[in-house]
Amino acid sequence: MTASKRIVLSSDHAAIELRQAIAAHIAALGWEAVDIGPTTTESTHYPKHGQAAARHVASGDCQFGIVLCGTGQGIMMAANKVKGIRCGVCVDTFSARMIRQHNDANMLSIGVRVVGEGLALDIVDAFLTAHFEGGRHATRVEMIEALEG
Ligand SMILES: O=C[C@H](O)[C@H](O)[C@H](O)COP(=O)(O)O
Repeated sequence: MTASKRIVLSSDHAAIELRQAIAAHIAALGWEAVDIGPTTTESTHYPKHGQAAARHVASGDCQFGIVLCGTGQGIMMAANKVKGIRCGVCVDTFSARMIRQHNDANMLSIGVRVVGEGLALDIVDAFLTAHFEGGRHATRVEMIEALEG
């Protein structure tokens, strides 16, 4: 299976319902949603879920990743520890578009306790319809990659 049009999704316990809504939304748009859970609202730890999703992207199994927790912050921090991952938290559509156009982000993080479902789906749409612009931005992304060692 090629990574193209495949998106891995994960979250902690806080964001199960929003994650499932996003999975259904992107599937309706023609993307393959690879939802790796968790599936219950039992309290869990966002670092392991962020890392698991990031590995699907870093390995080439999925083109993009979408992760969620209460704020989007903790799971983003965990995802960004995986080499090759550029994950940004977005609370607005402008940022969601710009992290693709300028930062070539391959993962998006959203906080379920920060934004409602309608805005979250718009943020996902903005992320998925934007394209990396390259040029001077490619130089800067290469500089980020160089920081990974
Ligand atoms: O960045 C961390 C996330 O916002 C977590 O979803 C949050 O810390 C979980 O908190 P609680 O265990 O109180 O549900």
